[in-house]
Amino acid sequence: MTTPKHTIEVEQLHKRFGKIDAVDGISFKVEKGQIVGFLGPNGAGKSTTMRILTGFNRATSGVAKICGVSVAADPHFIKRRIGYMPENNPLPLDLRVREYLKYRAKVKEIPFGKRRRAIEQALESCDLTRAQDRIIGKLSKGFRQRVGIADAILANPDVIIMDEPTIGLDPHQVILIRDLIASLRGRMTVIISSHILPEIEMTCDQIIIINHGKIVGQGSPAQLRDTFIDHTTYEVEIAGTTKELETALATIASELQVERISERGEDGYATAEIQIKGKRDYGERLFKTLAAHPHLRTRSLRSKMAPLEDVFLAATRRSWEEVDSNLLEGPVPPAPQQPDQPQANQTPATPIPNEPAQPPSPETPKPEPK
Ligand SMILES: Nc1ncnc2c1ncn2[C@@H]1O[C@H](COP(=O)(O)OP(=O)(O)OP(=O)(O)O)[C@@H](O)[C@H]1O
Repeated sequence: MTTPKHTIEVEQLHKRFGKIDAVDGISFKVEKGQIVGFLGPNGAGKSTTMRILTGFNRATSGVAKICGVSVAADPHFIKRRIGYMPENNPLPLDLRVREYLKYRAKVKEIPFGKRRRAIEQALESCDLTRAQDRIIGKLSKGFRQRVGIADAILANPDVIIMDEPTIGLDPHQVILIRDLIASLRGRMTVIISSHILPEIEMTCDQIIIINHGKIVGQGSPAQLRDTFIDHTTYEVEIAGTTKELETALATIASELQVERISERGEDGYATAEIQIKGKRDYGERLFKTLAAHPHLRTRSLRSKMAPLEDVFLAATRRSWEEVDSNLLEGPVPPAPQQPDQPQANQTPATPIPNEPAQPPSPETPKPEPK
């Protein structure tokens, strides 16, 4: 079967829990090989959407397709095409890495003759070969995340879905996981849900922002900035008084404002942020004016991109009441860890597609002979 251009197609997806529209008519498409960031405040509907994509929850209405096939219509097919790493990545702590992947290869129905090769490749891709005989419970969190990713890519799926893959990791581990995810670009379509915005920006080709179950922004980081950021910012390192700086700016355009300015250092320089509404570029004029000024000394000038955080906040603006109630009450707990409906062709060992397995004890594999 050939893979269509869009490996993920979501059309008017809706999921209702009682009175809550957790997902409220979202539509999007993702091209093969792209890495997509899925962003939204707590309770926005990210996990619910991911669960529907993996076949774990059924949509109330609408269609989700993976590789052109409806998730609801053919969950068994979907199970083979998706690798899922859920939030907190639950793993059997008493197993060794290789034992676990062997067990998972069986659950994923990788043909017996291909399992060894698939495990070797997953171990290699996730730089786990040297840790293959280690007990998972004794690994660092970063290594455990790598085991989760190795599991997700084991069956060479078309789509990988990861919920908060770098949460709780130290900066070194974050870089390793980021590089690992980036290495999947072009090979697999990856959806990452995360609250770590710089992370998403560095890794993703496309970002989808949802709020209250609806898509409120979608595109590349540059496209999102273009849509949600209505001002241009420059950062200048300057020695001289704020008054002189303001007077110089007024000769260029009256709306150019000193948005903030740091304390002056011992060398007399301060860092000032200069802002103007709109997208017109004043960089060259600023540079010429400040460089020519008799009482101001300028040692650097650069245009400053708005952080993704500003885009996120603009797209998902919520009232204090909403934020407060989330803090006080917390979101409604997620669905119990079982599918909405039993799905066809599923054995008790495979309750959801590529689910994070806690292997039931009778199936717990024996250590591999060395
Ligand atoms: N099983 C459930 N029963 C009732 N309500 C649910 C259930 N699962 C999710 N919800 C509600 O649906 C909404 C969306 O939840 P969801 O977990 O998808 O959000 P999220 O964007 O993943 O949030 P977070 O970032 O906090 O994980 C929330 O209001 C949540 O309380």
